[in-house]
Amino acid sequence: MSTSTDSGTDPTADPTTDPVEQLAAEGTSVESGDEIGAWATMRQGLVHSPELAEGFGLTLFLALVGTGGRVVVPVAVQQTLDRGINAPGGIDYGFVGQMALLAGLAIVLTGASSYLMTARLFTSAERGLATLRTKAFRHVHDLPLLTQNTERRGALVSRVTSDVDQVSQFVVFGLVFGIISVGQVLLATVVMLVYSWELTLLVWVCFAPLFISLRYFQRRLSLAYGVVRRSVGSMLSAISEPVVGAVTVRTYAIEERTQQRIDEAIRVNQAASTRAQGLTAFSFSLGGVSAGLANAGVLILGIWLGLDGGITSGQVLAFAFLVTLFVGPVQMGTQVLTDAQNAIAGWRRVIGILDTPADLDDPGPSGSSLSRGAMDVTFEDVSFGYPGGTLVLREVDQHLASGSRIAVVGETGSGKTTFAKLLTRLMDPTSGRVLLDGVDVREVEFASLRRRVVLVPQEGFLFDSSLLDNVRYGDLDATRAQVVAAATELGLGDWLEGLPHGLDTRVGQRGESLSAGERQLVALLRAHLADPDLLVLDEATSAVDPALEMRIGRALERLMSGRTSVTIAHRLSTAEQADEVIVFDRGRVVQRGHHAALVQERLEGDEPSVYARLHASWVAQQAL
Ligand SMILES: Nc1ncnc2c1ncn2[C@@H]1O[C@H](COP(=O)(O)OP(=O)(O)OP(=O)(O)O)[C@@H](O)[C@H]1O
Repeated sequence: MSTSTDSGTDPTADPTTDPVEQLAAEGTSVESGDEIGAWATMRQGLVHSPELAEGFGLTLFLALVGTGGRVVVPVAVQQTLDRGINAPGGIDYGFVGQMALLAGLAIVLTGASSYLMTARLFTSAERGLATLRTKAFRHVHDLPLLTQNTERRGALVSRVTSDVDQVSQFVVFGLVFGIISVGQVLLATVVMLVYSWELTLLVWVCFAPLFISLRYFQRRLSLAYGVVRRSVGSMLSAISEPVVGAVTVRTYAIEERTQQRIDEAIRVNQAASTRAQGLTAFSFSLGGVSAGLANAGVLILGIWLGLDGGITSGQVLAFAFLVTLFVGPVQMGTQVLTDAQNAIAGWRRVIGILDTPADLDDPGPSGSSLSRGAMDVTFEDVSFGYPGGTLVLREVDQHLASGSRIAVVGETGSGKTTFAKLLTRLMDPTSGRVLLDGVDVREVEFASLRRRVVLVPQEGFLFDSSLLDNVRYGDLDATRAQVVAAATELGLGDWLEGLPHGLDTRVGQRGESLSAGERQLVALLRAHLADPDLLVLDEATSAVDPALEMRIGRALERLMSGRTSVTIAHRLSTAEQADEVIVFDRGRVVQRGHHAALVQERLEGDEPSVYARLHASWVAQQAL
């Protein structure tokens, strides 16, 4: 696991520490990839996006042709000068013409191959990165549910979007430039050596400090851009959270506080970027100084060598061209290095997502399939603790008979939702087993499990689409007529007809165009269409008008018939109607039985039982 990143911590929390430093040292539940070296990152990146390497041989060949073409021009200039214009018998127009043609051809060839190479790199980069993005996005869905709860959404989104964009920019522009630059520098050096080893040595000496310090810059830039990428994640988190929670922000008038957090996240990002770019600027300036020295040195030493006749004027002129070919890429190389570090930092974060193991293994088609019919459930000595925390469920040993209606009650935080999540295999127990019809739930194929077991959460998520589409998530193959029939079976036919556009009513983002009670009806309808054998309901506590509440009650009644149902009961009237009630207290099952018996149970010293207390406070609340 990693040591840094976009975790759920507020980077602005401790004013005494530098937020940028803080960001560099934060912990997360998703792999940061920080421990992977630059080359290993690129190798892994290629494994995840094989398209990037497809046809690379031809692309490299085109790059070499393009680079070779550039060196032809200075050589043609030197030849024109020394053997054409300064020819012993006067100007040799034929030779000058040939050289001009050669230079022209070289320019056209260079242009054509550069174009083809860039087009090929563009295509393969975009294909490869689309694959990477798709893989990363798919994997986000497989991440541990617990992780998804704690990892800030904005930061996760930034890994799949802006981090991949950074990689894309580098692969398309940086890599092209990098390939051309390396080839150009090597070839320029070879040709320079042919002309004059003294001048070549001078150029290399001028650039030596830059070359030597490149490794140092590369390391510093790598760290600096790692922090930049994480600050982008934090910034997106800070911005997206209040957008999602806009109503809370407005209701509590905390715009000012929210804005401060966003401003702070932007400031941290700005500070991190400025720090990183300061390094780039420094290395860039060093490149400029080296280039200036090399240019001046070549001219002075070239002319001095020329006085002795050791070098011709054509060669000095060609050398000046060649130094330009040498200087440009080396100076820009620092920019490429910067892009590379930024991209590698982004690449690591995307790979970090892919390297975070999925929490639940789907046994796939080789796993067991659950047969139809009301389901029998057994919890065998089940304990569960969230990562880094203590056990929140302890030694739960329960059998739920098929077809029974079970209500689960307990105080807030007693473990009811955790029990429901284990029952539906949204998480696996820390110890013990959950059996459905006698089969360990870990051995059941996901497809079969999700068909047979349905959880209706308190606030079902609705997608910004029509009501029909949302209901169909229960059964994607259901026809319109089947949806209408399901609604009628649940007694919701007239409610549907009363909606402005019936099943075609748009529900808005997260279903915000519907009332809370209506959203619950959609969730129930969705569950009914799914037709599960085990129905797990987290009963909503939101107050709805009495007519709607009765409607929901009737729909629930029909929904539960003929199947095993487990309801996390917040209204104890639900517990009164259940076949059996299971009472949780601080992670343990402390009572079980029918409502009437449980209310009567007394503890030692004639204290009321947990259920009796819960019931008494509920009755008192109803009387208010
Ligand atoms: N994602 C999580 N990470 C860490 N701890 C958690 C997480 N979810 C729940 N817990 C802890 O586990 C315990 C049991 O929580 P659970 O949600 O199961 O209680 P509950 O009985 O359903 O409560 P409520 O009635 O308020 O929904 C609580 O102490 C809670 O703080």
